[in-house]
Amino acid sequence: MDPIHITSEIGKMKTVILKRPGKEIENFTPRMMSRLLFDETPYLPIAQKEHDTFASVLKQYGVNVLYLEKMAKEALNHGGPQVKSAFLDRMLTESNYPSGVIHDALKEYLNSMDTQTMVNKIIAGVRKNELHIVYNDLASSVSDNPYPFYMDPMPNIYFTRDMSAFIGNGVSINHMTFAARKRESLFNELILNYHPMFEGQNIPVWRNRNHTYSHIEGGDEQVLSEHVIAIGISQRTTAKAIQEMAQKLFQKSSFNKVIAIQIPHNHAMMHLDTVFTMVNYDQFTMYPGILNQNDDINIYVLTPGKDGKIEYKHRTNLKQTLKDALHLSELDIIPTGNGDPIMAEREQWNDGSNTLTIAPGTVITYDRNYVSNRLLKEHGINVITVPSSELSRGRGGPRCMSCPVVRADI
Ligand SMILES: NC(=O)NCCC[C@H](N)C(=O)O
Repeated sequence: MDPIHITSEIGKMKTVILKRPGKEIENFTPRMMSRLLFDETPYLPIAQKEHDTFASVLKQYGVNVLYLEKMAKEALNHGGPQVKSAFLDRMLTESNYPSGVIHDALKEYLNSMDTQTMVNKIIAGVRKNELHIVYNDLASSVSDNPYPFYMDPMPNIYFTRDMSAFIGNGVSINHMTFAARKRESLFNELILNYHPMFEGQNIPVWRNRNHTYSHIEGGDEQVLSEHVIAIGISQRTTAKAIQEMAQKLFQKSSFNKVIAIQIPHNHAMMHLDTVFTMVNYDQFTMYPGILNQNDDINIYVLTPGKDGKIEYKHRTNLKQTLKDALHLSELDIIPTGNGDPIMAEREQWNDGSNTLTIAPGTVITYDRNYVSNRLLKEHGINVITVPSSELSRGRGGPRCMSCPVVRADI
C-alpha cells in the first residue's frame, strides 16, 4: 500500500494528521487577532480537551492518528544536525531574519532546546523578553520596537487541512495566502522530505510551496473520486493555482476532471470546505448562501485538452455538474441550518458545513450546530458530534482540523 492513498473524500479513513492546540492559541492579544486570522482568544485547556475528544473519536473508529508536531520532531531527528540547521535557517528567513544578529541569537536559542521543545516553541512563538540580544547592526537596532514578538505564534496550525493536501498518491504542499499562515507549510515540507514514513518514496508533489503569484490551501481541495477533484476559487485559492495543479494532475495522475467552484471571498467562508462537503456517495452539505438568486454559482469544469492544454466549460448548476461528474442519477444536497436564513448563517459561521466524513455516510461535526446535525440525521447520515466551544473560535471545524493521508477506496 502507498504511504499516501486518497481517492475520495468519503472512503473509510485509515490515517490522519492532526495538531493538538498548544501555547500558540493563547500567545496573542486581541489587537493581534485579525492579523492572525482569529476572531477570539481561546481558552487553551478546554480547546485541548475538545481536541482530545476529537482525536479519541477518530481512534474509536479505527483511524491511525498522527500528530504533526511529533512528526516534525521525528523528521528532524531522523534528518540529523544538517537538516535541523537548514530547517531553522529557512524558518528564520521566513520569519524575516535571513541573517544578522537576531537570526544568530534565535538560532542558538532554538538549537539549545531538545527537538520537540524546539518545534513547540517555533509554533508557540518567541517573545522578545525570552532572550537578551545585543544589537550590533542598523537593521537589528531598527527592528527593536515595542512589538512583543521576535517570532509570531502560529495559532492556525491546528487546522492541518490547509497547509498540505494528500491527493491520490501525491501531495500538494501549499503556498498559503496570508503571512499569518505561510510558515506553517515548512513543517509539511520537512515531514515529506525527512520523515521515515515518506522519505525516499518518490512521492509525487503536485504542487510545491515555492510560488509567489498564486496560492492554494487544502480547505479548497476536495477529492470527489479517483478521477474528479473539486477546488474552490476562494479568498485563499487563485484560479492560476488551480490551472497549474490541473495541468500537473492531468499529466501524472488518474485525475481527469477538476471542478473549480467560485465562492464568495470573505473570512466566514474562506475555503470551499466551509460551505460545501461530501458526506456520502451521493450526498453533500452546502451553505445555501453561496448560491445567487437564481440558485446558480460560477463553476468551471477543467478537462485535459489537445497538446497538453486544458479545456474548460462554464457551468452554473452545482447539482447537475456533480451528477454528471460522478455519474449519479440522483444527488442529495443537504442545506446548512436547514435553509433557515438565520440558523444557516449562524451555523455556517461555526463550521456547520465543515463536516468530516470518516466513512461513507458517517461524519464528525461540532455539537453546537444542532439544526444542521438534526437535518443530516434525517437524511440518513450517522452523525458523531464533538464539543466545540473553544475550537470553533479559530473559524474551522472537523474537516479543517484533519489532514487525511490514507483512505480505503470506495
Ligand atoms: N479549511 C478551513 O476552512 N480551515 C479553517 C482555517 C481557519 C483559520 N483561522 C484561517 O483563517 O486560515
